[in-house]
Amino acid sequence: MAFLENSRVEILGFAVALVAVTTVTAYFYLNKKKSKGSLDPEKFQDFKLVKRTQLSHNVAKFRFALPTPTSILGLPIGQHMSCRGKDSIGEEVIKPYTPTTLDSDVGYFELVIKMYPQGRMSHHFREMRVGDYMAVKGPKVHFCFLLRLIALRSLFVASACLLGRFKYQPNQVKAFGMIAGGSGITPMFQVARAILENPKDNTNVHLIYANVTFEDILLKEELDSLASNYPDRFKLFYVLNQVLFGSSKAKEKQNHFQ
Ligand SMILES: Cc1cc2nc3c(=O)[nH]c(=O)nc-3n(C[C@H](O)[C@H](O)[C@H](O)COP(=O)(O)OP(=O)(O)OC[C@H]3O[C@@H](n4cnc5c(N)ncnc54)[C@H](O)[C@@H]3O)c2cc1C
Repeated sequence: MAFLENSRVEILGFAVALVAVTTVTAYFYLNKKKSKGSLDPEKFQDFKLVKRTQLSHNVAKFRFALPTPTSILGLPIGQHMSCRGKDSIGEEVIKPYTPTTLDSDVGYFELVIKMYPQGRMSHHFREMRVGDYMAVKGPKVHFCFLLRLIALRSLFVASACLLGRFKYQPNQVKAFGMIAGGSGITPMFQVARAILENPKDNTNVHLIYANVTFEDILLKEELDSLASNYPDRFKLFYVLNQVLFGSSKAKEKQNHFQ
């Protein structure tokens, strides 16, 4: 009896280990096969900064060139990548970022970055000048999530997540409700753009975007232009903590906002 119990435990252990190995191997295989783009999920690659546009006192848009003018980034929609830089004391720092561009934007990708005064990676971005290179890899692997799913022996769900936590499929649902705060807008913006700019997708998008002040709103022009280009499919609501504005320029914008 004890022998049978032991054998059962061993077989179960072996099965769980097999599922784990198969899933992780499949992840890398599928990821490699899928990524015909310019990113490598395992190896950092350098991309040249070709344009830097200051959007506000602490926000800038960074445009990086891809290897050729016809290259695509190849990052699945809604996923993010790891950027590597140096903080103010020269130590390596790696942080996740979601580009605001899609694979329909060929030859380059863009990041909209909010730079915090004491932020480590913020320092790197603040110091970056046109012509500098940034090390990037991706898509970022969600190992903990994957392993947690494997631990739950939910192979089906784990497989669905092999390519990331979120996978965009046109017409999967009638409408998406999105809530974003601050720089958390970047993945939402990317997904909203992909949905709205796809003529075969009828999905509606409702986005609530919260910020502290008016001046903190990222990608406002781009969001407003999506709202005016797709009035029937895209509903956009801004929410602010403080309705007081510092500069006269901001006051001007506030009047427009009201
Ligand atoms: C999936 C994902 C996608 C993302 N995409 C984007 C994006 O597209 N754009 C974007 O801007 N961000 C994005 N982020 C956030 C980004 O990853 C970083 O968290 C952000 O850039 C801050 O990193 P940091 O190293 O500059 O700040 P950190 O060093 O982590 O500091 C964070 C905060 O702590 C404060 N702080 C740090 N050190 C000190 C100190 N010594 N004393 C007091 N305060 C301190 C900083 O001022 C800042 O407010 C994303 C995050 C995730 C998870």
